[in-house]
Amino acid sequence: MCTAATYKTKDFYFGRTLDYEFSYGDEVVVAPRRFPFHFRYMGMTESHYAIIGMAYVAGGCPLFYDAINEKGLGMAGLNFVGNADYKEPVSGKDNVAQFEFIPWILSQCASVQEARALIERLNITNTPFSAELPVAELHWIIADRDGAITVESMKDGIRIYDNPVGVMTNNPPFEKQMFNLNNYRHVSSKTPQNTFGGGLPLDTYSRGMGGMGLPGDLSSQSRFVRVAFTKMNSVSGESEAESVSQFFHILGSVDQQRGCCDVGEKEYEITLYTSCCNTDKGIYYYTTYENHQITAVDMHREDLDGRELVRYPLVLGEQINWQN
Ligand SMILES: C[C@H](CCC(=O)NCCS(=O)(=O)O)[C@H]1CC[C@H]2[C@@H]3[C@H](O)C[C@@H]4C[C@H](O)CC[C@]4(C)[C@H]3C[C@H](O)[C@]12C
Repeated sequence: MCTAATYKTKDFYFGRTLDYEFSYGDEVVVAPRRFPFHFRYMGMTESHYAIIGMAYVAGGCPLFYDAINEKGLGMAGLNFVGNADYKEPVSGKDNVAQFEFIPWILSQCASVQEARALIERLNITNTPFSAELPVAELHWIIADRDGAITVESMKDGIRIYDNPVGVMTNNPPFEKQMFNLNNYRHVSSKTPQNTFGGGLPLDTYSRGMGGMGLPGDLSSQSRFVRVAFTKMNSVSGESEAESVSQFFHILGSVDQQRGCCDVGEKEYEITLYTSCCNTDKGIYYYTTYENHQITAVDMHREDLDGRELVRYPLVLGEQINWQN
């Protein structure tokens, strides 16, 4: 499972957890403005917005999982297994393969509004990247500091939803996730009133009782509720350190520990990495399952007018700061 979230203080932050039982060989990758994107049906883009994100690089091609561009737009793909449906290429539409969708949007859109306009003309195709890397069944969140949308390509076509909570997980489809939040109207960060009835003198014997009823399990519907509640009630200072710290705490509410989600054959889904991008400053922060120290890559420290990908393999293994 995976979870994505947005957060605004002075700057705008966008990130996700990537939960799975194995890593493809993830790297933080910067695609500078003149890195050529060769789209299967849409030709080649020679000059575009610079992008930084998490990707698996196959044959020199960055296959992004989540990324932001230099204009402050962010986008992430999360599993949508059994519901995602991609099509054959058709004439009269912009045919973009599923694995190209992130660079297609981030290379040319500066805002959610511009992305929405492009998606109106879009047909996401079922073209695999290669025989070894078949099509991934995903849906996407696209966000800037003014709002977010969710994009789902299903049997009946592409759906674009306003995403007023700025979070996303996996199944069921977004409409159902949003409807399900109605069931949690009563949860609160405040101490609850005693409305039980009958004049029973019920006690608030613990702090945090306003949140009772929030689901604690790792299913995608439960994580959606939990991360939405955490994000909507989040309070932090506005500095970079305070904002980034708070962002990791928001996604910490849906962290997956090894052992709790058994996917069979002694394999467990875990939070392989958590990312937090400052979309205003072009910085990609991340932690990994084995490394809780925050690592950062700043796209503006690279030559953004270059033609070559810049690749940073993830820093793995705990970095313990000994005090004696
Ligand atoms: C496995 C990842 C999603 C994690 C997730 O959502 N887990 C939830 C599990 S569950 O179902 O809800 O149980 C997805 C997110 C982005 C995906 C990758 C990107 O789409 C880029 C390429 C696309 C290629 O078609 C396949 C390899 C790949 C490199 C993908 C591998 C894999 O499907 C990734 C890494």
